[in-house]
Amino acid sequence: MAATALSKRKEAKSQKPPPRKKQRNEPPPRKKLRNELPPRKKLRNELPPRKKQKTVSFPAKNPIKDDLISDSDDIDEMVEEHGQLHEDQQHQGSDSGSEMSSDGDDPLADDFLLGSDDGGSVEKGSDLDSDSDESDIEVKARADEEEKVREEEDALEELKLNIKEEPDEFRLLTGEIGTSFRRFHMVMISSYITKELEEEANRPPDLQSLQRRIKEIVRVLSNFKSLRQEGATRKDYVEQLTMDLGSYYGYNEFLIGALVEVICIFNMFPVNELMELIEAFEKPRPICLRTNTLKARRRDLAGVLLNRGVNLDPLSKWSKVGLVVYDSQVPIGATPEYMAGYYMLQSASSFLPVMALAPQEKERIVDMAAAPGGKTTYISAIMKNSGIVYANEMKESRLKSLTANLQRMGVTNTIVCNYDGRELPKALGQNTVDRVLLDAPCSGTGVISKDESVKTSKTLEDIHKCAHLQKELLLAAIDMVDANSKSGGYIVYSTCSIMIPENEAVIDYALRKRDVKLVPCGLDFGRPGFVRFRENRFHPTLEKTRRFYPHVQNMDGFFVAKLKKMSNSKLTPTAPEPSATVEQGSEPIDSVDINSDEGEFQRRSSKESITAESTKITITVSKESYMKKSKESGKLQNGFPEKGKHVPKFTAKYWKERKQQRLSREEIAKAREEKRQTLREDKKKVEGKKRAAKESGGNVK
Ligand SMILES: C[S@@+](CC[C@H](N)C(=O)[O-])C[C@H]1O[C@@H](n2cnc3c(N)ncnc32)[C@H](O)[C@@H]1O
Repeated sequence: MAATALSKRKEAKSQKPPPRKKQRNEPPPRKKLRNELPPRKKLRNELPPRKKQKTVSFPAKNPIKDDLISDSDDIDEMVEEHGQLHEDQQHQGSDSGSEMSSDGDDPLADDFLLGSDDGGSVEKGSDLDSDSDESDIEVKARADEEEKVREEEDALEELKLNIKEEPDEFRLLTGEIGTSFRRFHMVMISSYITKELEEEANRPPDLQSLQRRIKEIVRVLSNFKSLRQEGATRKDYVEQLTMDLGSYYGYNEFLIGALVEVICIFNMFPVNELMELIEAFEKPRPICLRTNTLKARRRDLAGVLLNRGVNLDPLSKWSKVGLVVYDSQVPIGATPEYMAGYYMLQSASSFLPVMALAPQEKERIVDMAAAPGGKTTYISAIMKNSGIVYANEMKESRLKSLTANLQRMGVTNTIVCNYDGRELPKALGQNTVDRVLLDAPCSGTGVISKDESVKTSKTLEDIHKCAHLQKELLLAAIDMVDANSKSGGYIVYSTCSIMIPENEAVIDYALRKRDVKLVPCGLDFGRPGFVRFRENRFHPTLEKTRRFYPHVQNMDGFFVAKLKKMSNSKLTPTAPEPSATVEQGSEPIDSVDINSDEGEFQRRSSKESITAESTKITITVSKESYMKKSKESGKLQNGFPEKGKHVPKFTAKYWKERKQQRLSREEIAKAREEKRQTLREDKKKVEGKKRAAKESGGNVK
C-alpha cells in the first residue's frame, strides 16, 4: 500500500503537475529554520575518534604496529619521555567495554546538536514547476509574480502558524514594516514561551520543548545584540537557560548554575561551547591504558593485545606509553597481560600530572593522595624503580587497591603510608623531598561522564569543603619539598574538577602563602588557567596552569599546575621578588553585564592584566605589588565567596553593582557628547571666521 502510494507520488512528480493552489489557512511548507543548530561539529579531539572493529588477525604489515615501531622501541627512551599513569580505580574504564566514540550514540544528544532535517527544505520555485503546455516566458513571469504576492500575503500567517511548532529567529526587515514585523514576532514568541512556561508548571517538562527553547536561547545569547527580544535582558535569558539545562540534562540547580555562570556571565567560553561541554559530559571518554615500562614495551604489548582481539591505537603524539582501546573481544581489565602488570588502565588525563611532575631517577618523591596507585606506578616506572616514592593514602579502605597495583606492576621503590596528607610534613619532615605530586581529592566535576551522580549530589558547600582541604594539602605539599634540591624542588597539583575555586583559587592562595612560583607544566596542549573570576584577580602567572576539557581534548575535565619552591621560608617574601613575566595569549573577556538591555559585554580591565584577544602581550608584575593589592582588595580569597559570605550570583547587590557600572557608562557617554558639542562649536566658529574672511576678501588659517 505504502509502496504504491510512493510510486504514485514519484510518477506524479515526474509528470510535473501544475502547482496546487494554496489554501488560505493552510500552513506553508516547513522551511529549514534559521534557528536550527548547524550540523554538529566534530569535537576538537586530541584523542582519536571511535573506529570500527578491525579484523583482528595480526597482519605482518600492521599499520598500528608500524606506527608503534616508528616510535621509540626502547624502554629507556619511553621512560625518559615523561609519561604517566593512571587514575583511581573508581575512575577506571575497567572491562566495561564502554563506547569510545567521540560522537556517542545518544539519540537525544545527537538531535540536539544536529540541525533537524525533518520536512526538508522547500526548493525555491518548486511550486512553479508545471507540465502545462504554456511555455512562454510571460506566463511563467506572471505565475512567478503571483506566487511572490501570495508568499508575501502568507508571510505573517506563516509566522503565526509556525510559531507554535518552532519559534524562528527574528526576521530583520528594515524600516517601519521591519519594526512592526519584529514587534509582532517578538510578542508572539514571548507569549508563546510564557504560555509554555505556565503549562510546564502543571506538568512534567516536555523534553522537545526544552530542547527547542535551549537552542533558541543559546542562539540569542550568541548574538545578543541583534537577536534579543525587545525589553528582555541577558539575565532573563541566562536564568531560563539555567533552568532548562538543569531539567533537560538532570543537573541540580547549583551545578548547572555554576557552569552557566562561568560561561554565559563571565564569558570564559563562547556560549555554544557550554552546549558542547554539557553534551560531552553525556558521553564516555575513550578507554586508555598505559604500558608499564618496568615490564613491557608498548609495541610488544600492542601486538599481544591485538592478537587477543583488542582493537587499539597509540594514544596520542604526546605519549609514548599510552594506548587507546576502541573495542575488545576480551575484558581489557582481566587479560593475562593485565594480571601480569604489563599495563594499567587509566584515563588519558591521568597521564598529565605525572608528565608535568617529570620525576628523575634516584629522587625522593611523595605522592600525597595515591590510591589506587595509577600515578604512583607511573612515577616509579619513570624512575626505573630507583630512589624512593612515598605513596600516601588517608583512607585505609583504599590501601588494598594501592598495594595490589604496586605489586602487580612490579614497583619496588615505594613506601606506602597512611596519613592525612596535612600531617605528612610532620611524618616525613619539612624540606626533605625533591618533588611532590598532589592529585587532590576533589568534587569530580570534570568526570561527570564517569559518575553521573555528580550532577545532582554536589553543592556549593561541597566545593567549599574541597577547596579548603585542597589549600591545606597544598601548603603541606610545599612544606615537604626542599627548595635547595639539586634536581627538583617542584610540586604538581592536579584535580579532576573544572571548578575555579578548586583549581586556580587554590594555587593563587599558595602563591600568597609560600615562596613558590608557577612554572610551565611542560604540556604543550590544554588551555591556560583563568586569571580572573568574578571579582577575583588571580596572579597573572595562573595562565601557566593547564585546563583540559572533554569537548576540547576528549579527555576528562582536568586541571594541572606546577610550582617551583623558591626558598624554604614559610613567610611570604618581604623583599621584592624577581618579576614574574607572563606571556599572555588571548585572555578571557572579563565579565558580561547580563542585565544590560544592550547586550553589550562590559569589559573591565585591571592593572595586572590587559584584555587583548589574539594579541601577544608581555606583562610584568612584581609579586610584591600583586600581593599588596590582593591584601588591599581582600577579594582574592577564593573563586567562590568564603562560607557565609555574600554570594554575588543573581543577588540584588550583584545587579545593583552592575547597574552602577551602567551608570558610569552613561557618564562616559555624556562626557563624549559634551566633547562632541565643544568640537561642533569650535567648528562653527572656524567656519564663521572663514565666511567673514571670504566676505572681506582675506584669508583665515
Ligand atoms: C583523586 S584520588 C587520587 C587518585 C590517585 N592519585 C591515582 O592516580 O590513582 C584522591 C585520593 O585522595 C584521598 N584523600 C582524601 N583525603 C585525603 C587526605 N586528607 N590526605 C590524603 N589523602 C586523601 C582519597 O581517599 C583518594 O584516594
